[in-house]
Amino acid sequence: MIRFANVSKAYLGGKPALQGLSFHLPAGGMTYLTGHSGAGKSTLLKLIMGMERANGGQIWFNGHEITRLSRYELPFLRRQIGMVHQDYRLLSDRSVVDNVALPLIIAGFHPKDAHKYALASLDRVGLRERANHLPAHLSGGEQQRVDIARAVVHKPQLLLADEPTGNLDEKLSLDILGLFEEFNRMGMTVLIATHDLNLIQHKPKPCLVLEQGHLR
Ligand SMILES: Nc1ncnc2c1ncn2[C@@H]1O[C@H](COP(=O)(O)OP(=O)(O)OP(=O)(O)O)[C@@H](O)[C@H]1O
Repeated sequence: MIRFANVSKAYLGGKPALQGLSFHLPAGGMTYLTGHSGAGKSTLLKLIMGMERANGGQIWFNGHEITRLSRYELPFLRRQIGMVHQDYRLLSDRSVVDNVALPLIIAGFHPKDAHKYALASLDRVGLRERANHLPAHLSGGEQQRVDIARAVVHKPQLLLADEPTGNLDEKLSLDILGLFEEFNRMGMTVLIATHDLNLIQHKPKPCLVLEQGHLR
């Protein structure tokens, strides 16, 4: 599904954040991306989303070279990807269900349909009964589930997560990883960035390890 060929990225005026990365993520797989703070994990995810541009090399998504896409073509790429953040990024003045429906509204869905699909997505993460609450009335673990429901509401082929358990204790973190495993079993390709090696050490999943911008 995703292929990196000799990909490099340097931010303006900085040292290279990623250098010479080559790897393949097969469709339907679940992979962890790990490495110390500053190793380049977020940068790698941003390259896949087209939020940052590589300085060298090629990235393919389902056979399309995304390193060549114009900014007008990027929304088509992003519709096939869901992104989960460490800090949830929920709108505080909108209900949980409105937050989850938002990507569909932006994509042009009728509000009634968007609401229906958002409820179904909340059901999948076990939060349907909290649909009309404000995010602030939910615990951190629940807010993370809302973020996940929003990331999968449009049924993306690829689900990316950047430190999705960074603010949670160990039990909640394992619950959240279980949720990702469920989406993976349903057919989504999943890539999770985490610096927490303890959390994933017993997971029998492939792992990409970044060290100062290089794959180990
Ligand atoms: N927008 C930016 N402008 C300049 N340098 C950046 C920018 N974003 C990241 N960097 C630098 O690129 C390198 C990789 O950062 P990145 O955030 O990808 O690492 P990370 O592994 O995700 O770290 P963390 O776990 O702390 O989020 C670091 O040296 C960082 O300072």
